[in-house]
Amino acid sequence: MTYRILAINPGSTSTKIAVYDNEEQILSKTINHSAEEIAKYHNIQEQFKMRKESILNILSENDIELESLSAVVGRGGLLPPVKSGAYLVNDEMIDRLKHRPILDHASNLGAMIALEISKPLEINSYIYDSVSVDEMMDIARPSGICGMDRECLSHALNSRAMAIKCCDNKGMDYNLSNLIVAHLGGGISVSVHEKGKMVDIVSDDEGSFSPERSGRVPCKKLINACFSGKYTHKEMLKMVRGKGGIVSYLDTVDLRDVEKMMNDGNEKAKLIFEAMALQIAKSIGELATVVDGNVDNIVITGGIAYSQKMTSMIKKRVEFIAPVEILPGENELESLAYGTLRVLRGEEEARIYKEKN
Ligand SMILES: Nc1ncnc2c1ncn2[C@@H]1O[C@H](COP(=O)(O)OP(=O)(O)O)[C@@H](O)[C@H]1O
Ligand SMILES: CCCC(=O)OP(=O)(O)O
Repeated sequence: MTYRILAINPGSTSTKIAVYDNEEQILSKTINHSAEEIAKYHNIQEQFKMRKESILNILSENDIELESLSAVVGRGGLLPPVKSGAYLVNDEMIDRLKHRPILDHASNLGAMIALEISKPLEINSYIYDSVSVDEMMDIARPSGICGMDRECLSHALNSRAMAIKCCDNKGMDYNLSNLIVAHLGGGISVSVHEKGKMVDIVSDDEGSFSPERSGRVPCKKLINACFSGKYTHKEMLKMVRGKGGIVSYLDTVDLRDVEKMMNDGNEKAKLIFEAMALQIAKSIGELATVVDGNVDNIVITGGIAYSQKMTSMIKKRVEFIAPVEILPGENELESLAYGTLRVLRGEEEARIYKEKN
């Protein structure tokens, strides 16, 4: 039996899609949305129609008939805490993502577009390993301010997929191993997986700065800036997400540009690059304590893992903890499709999303 699955991954500047016939990828496209195009919209929700239509155009140009699809899966957005694995997209989930997401984020459109395409076809749509997968152990939750617990928001989809891939490569069983995964993209999150569960993380606002995010910052200075009267709420949010990190120092989000600057003798670029490597290594070191130092493998993944300079700087500082596996790029579309395939084959059951309260 062949199942045809459409996987959709909306990112801040692109929408990546792929079509799979069982495990075989038959189409893969990145639809880039230029800064000018994105600037036309006030928020992510307004981009829904444009993104959906661009997906439908690609399918039509490539002679993929909608009626041939067995299921549609989208990258899960910023829901309240959910479990790992598949969830059926339902009205309750859409209501949350549309009206009360934890954060305005492109991935919130994944479930919405998936449902919009699947509904008239009378097939199911899913999300898989959402950004808000929360398997955090209870002692990891307090932040230090009563009533302001830490949030478990991470690159769970790619991080779990890469942890499993590392185990496959090394003949290890994911459910019996301890791994630390550093996802290094436009945003950076690091997670520790203890015997198949992501029991703690260092999220994109708790650890290293990244190409476009500030990471952990001195909170007294941040509070003073918030109340200085110089910045709006939106500007402050942008300072930590969008215009923070490397771009705030060097005016680029592309690490390849930073490497070029370094090669041209730019000392500031060298300092910032090395500072980021140090901060990433510190997040890995911090999470090693969660499993009492019993780490079987460290995985470095994401676009930045293509940078040999960056991975070697991190590796030098953390390889005393455990062997380091470099798995560059991300496997998100494949992870979405394979997860859905397991559901369609009856090997995994999709959960039903319900608001807790
Ligand atoms: N070959 C490479 N060398 C160094 N950095 C790279 C390379 N390829 C991509 N990157 C960097 O990876 C980052 C984007 O990573 P990616 O995982 O694609 O992020 P996202 O999906 O969050 O947009 C950018 O800073 C980009 O410059
Ligand atoms: C850390 C939450 C997930 C997230 O921010 O994803 P992107 O880095 O892809 O925007």
